[in-house]
Amino acid sequence: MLQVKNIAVFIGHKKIIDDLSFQVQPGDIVGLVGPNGAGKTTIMKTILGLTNFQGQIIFANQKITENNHTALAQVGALIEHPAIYPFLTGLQNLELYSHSHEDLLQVISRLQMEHYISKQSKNYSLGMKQKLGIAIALLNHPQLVILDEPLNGLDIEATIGIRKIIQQYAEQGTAFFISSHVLSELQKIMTRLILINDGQIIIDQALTEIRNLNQCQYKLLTTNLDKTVDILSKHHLPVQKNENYLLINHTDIFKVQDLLYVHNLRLLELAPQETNFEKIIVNLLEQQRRQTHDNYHKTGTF
Ligand SMILES: Nc1ncnc2c1ncn2[C@@H]1O[C@H](COP(=O)(O)OP(=O)(O)OP(=O)(O)O)[C@@H](O)[C@H]1O
Repeated sequence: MLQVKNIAVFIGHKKIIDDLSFQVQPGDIVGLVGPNGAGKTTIMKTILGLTNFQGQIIFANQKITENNHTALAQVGALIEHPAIYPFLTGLQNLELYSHSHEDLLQVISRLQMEHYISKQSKNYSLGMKQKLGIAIALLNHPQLVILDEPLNGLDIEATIGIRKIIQQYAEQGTAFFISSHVLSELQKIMTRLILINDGQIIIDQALTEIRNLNQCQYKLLTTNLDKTVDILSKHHLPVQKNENYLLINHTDIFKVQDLLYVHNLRLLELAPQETNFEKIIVNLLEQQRRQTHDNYHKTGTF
């Protein structure tokens, strides 16, 4: 659906994006993650034909260039601040972009904006404006929706609502390309993670793959944690005691169950430990910085 091939973006003489390639397929929810200044907004703007770039971007079999945006009729976007006319009502703002009244009403209802949609948008709170921006991006059943920090200013209920809507649209084939620093939220919906730093991709991987690779620990709960720790330690099985549960290696789960049985201890819970994305991302970034540092010392250039 979207193919980004070897793109490079310069601002002045500074290379902001460096030889970046990736693809987005229908129904994908791609999370674009990276430190401040990594180049996330620049990538999104580039896909939307808003920056000059080298390389190739193809969407729905059509090339996107700075001067050819035809294919972008099928793309909804919220980048930086929502493009809202403050003296128009929310509804009037939506009508400027909408091709179908029925679809417009559906988007308003899905985002639960009915009670303020007829008020002038200059009186909207940050979260209300953000929701209006997301509503604009979702109008007209786009094939691809690009959202830059969509959760800015949203309360818990709105965040849950947006999550559900994104999943519903994705199930119907809409692809999402979302940047967010709220990793805990992003990890609940994204199907793929693209991690970037200094304008380069560090990883581009399906979430299931990341989970499988990093799911090396299991959470264990028994009727007597202290006794369990004693027994496992005596049998040289690594165990980590947290406040009210234990962590064991996934390779030991059968041995542990056997030992619990032999020592008459009851198993209350044994489940894979939720992947800690924050830790994974921090580790990957540190690894990349170390490599860059080592290369600098070997070659004298970054
Ligand atoms: N108009 C501009 N002029 C000069 N440099 C710019 C401009 N826009 C972006 N940059 C630079 O490009 C780099 C990438 O910026 P970008 O906004 O894409 O990062 P980001 O990953 O979206 O960051 P954040 O998480 O802080 O929003 C940064 O080093 C920034 O300083």
